[in-house]
Amino acid sequence: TTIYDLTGRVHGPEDTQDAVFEEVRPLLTSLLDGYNVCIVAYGQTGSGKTHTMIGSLAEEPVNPEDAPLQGIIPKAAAELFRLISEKPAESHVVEVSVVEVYNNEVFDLLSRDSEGAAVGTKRDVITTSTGTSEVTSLTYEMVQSPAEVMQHISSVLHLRARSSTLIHRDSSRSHLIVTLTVTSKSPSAVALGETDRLVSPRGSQKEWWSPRCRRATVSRAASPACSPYHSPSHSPCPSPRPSITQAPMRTKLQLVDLAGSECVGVSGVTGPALWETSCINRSLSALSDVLGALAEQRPHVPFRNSKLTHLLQDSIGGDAKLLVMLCVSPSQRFLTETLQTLGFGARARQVHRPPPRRKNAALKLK
Ligand SMILES: Nc1ncnc2c1ncn2[C@@H]1O[C@H](COP(=O)(O)OP(=O)(O)OP(=O)(O)O)[C@@H](O)[C@H]1O
Repeated sequence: TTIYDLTGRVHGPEDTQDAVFEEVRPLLTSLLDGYNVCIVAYGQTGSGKTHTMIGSLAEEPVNPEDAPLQGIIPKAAAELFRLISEKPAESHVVEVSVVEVYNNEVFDLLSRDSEGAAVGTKRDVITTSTGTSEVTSLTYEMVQSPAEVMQHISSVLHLRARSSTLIHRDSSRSHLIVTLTVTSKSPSAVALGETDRLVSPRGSQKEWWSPRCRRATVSRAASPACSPYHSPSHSPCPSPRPSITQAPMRTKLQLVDLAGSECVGVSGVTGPALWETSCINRSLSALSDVLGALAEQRPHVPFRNSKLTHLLQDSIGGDAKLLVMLCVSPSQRFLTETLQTLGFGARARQVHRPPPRRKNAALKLK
């Protein structure tokens, strides 16, 4: 595998997973600084996207000695928790969600049936009133270590659609999107021991993971009139001394392992696999069309032409920091596919995106 990223750096087959991860490491700092980040692996089938994003030990427990074989997702999770460990205790909450886009349908891979078994459940992608895209009723699991992140991912990877083609014996037939959502309290809120319920962009309320915080939240919820969300004029409670704190800030890291682009004649697929391939190719063309429209600054960008582009709308068309990894084969046999992949990268590079915008935690009078 040779990897080109959009900064123009190239990694050859001899480069280690650690060397590739060095491209990504600064983005984890950006994530905690308040930026949304999206990392996408694109390339023909069998070119090394899953190897790059997940690594060779995707379905094994994570041990430190496996680190050289790990891909971007386990390394990013480890780096994220390392950075968080340098912050004040209890200042950050991390949640993971895992989504698969298969045959232009979105599946929530972390959803469980009544017996607790992982089942991929079909979900919708919607555009919210604020114009952002969102998967409805998506399962988010709170995680407290990189090992927990990988346990969640590993436990559902078997659900991901795979089949054998002439090019790749174990080819992924779906796009996989792992999202790590980080919610952080301002230092002043941590110092005050603030225990506000987190209002997620999905509109549902969440609590801090810490048992101490959760107990405090529950006890406050038991006397709702004291809630800061109630107008003080209606509160029968003695008002606490007002102070200014910052609302929690939410940023997300999207890690995307796309299904491989492929020529039907070369991969030799037939029957139902032909439909899968056609869905993969159509969604990748839709992605390319979106990049084309953004590059030409057209007034209409066809995000809704496929579930994949609708789902990635905020990261591709918005203000996230976006890193595209292009995986290509070093073999001459795949020259046409390699040129196609580089063409995709060139298109992505032409996109005029607004400068990544830092999310500022809103000031709130308490
Ligand atoms: N840089 C690399 N070093 C060692 N092995 C690699 C490398 N890149 C890919 N491979 C191996 O090549 C095979 C195909 O890689 P991988 O599954 O990552 O391809 P892919 O692009 O995800 O394919 P598909 O789109 O069909 O799912 C795997 O066995 C993988 O371990």
